[in-house]
Amino acid sequence: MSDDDVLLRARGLTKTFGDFTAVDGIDVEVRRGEAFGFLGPNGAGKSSTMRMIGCVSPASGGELRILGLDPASDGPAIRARLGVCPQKDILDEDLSVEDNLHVYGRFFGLSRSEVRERTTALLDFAQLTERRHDRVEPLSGGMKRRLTIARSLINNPEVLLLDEPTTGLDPQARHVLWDRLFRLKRQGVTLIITTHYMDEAEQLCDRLVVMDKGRIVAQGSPRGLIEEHSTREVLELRFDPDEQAGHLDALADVGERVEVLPDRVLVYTADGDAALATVHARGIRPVSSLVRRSTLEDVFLHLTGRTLVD
Ligand SMILES: Nc1ncnc2c1ncn2[C@@H]1O[C@H](COP(=O)(O)OP(=O)(O)OP(=O)(O)O)[C@@H](O)[C@H]1O
Repeated sequence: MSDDDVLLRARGLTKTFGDFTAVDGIDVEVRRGEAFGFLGPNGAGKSSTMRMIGCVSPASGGELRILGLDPASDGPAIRARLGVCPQKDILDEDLSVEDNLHVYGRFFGLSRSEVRERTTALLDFAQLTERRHDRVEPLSGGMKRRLTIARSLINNPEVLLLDEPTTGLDPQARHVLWDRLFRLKRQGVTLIITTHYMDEAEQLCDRLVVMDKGRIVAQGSPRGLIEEHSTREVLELRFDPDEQAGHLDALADVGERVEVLPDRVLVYTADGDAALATVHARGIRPVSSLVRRSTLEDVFLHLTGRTLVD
């Protein structure tokens, strides 16, 4: 990859808080125009990484270059070309929808006419044109999130940082938001996203790193990671809680691998239906069974022995 294609390069990037290491020497490369994800559970170090990329928190060690610039010396120049959408909406709830955009535009030093032009375009992008004169406070969670994203785009950034963009949203609001993010990507904006939702990482990201306890445990495309670290299908079996342990020996060789969770047994296999037939042939009767495709959740479980969401 040529240097022109690399939007962000981190080598041995580290963040410590006193004796505690939140980000432990990670190597990452983000290409221009892609949607790049940091997937990991709470506490993995995703937000700490994002704050270093957003030039709001200095790195404790390692190297970081964004748009070819060094955050330690070129923070304001980088920030002028970034959009930052934080985990929590920090909107002015007493102002109208459009005034939230106006205030932010003026803060970025845009002229009055630039602010008006950007506001019209961003209200349309966020599907909030009809609500432009309404106060923010009574808007739905999904609308507030879209307004926060619109606001972070006021300076027409080349890169948008999104920290857990859909946490707390219902499924429909999440899909509307994903659709807006796809649109931005088509317009050439590079997206850097943290998430602990495996479906979000799979839907949105071209490539991602899986983080755990400050380290990168795997990286690649969603499909590539699943192919490398899991099987094509998974058979999920649920038993009466008292009976699960008694079936584990008989299930051990049904698939390529078995993972045991407190409330279910996961059998990893290329053919879930064939595995289920074997289970039945052995006289094992689960309370319920489900055959599904492997996901990034299975990748995380395989690599760390834990689930993404507690
Ligand atoms: N300012 C701070 N001082 C001390 N410890 C911190 C600070 N910020 C984060 N940490 C710790 O660093 C670790 C990583 O936190 P971080 O917020 O980066 O994780 P995360 O993957 O983004 O999780 P979440 O989704 O919960 O924010 C956590 O154990 C957290 O408690």
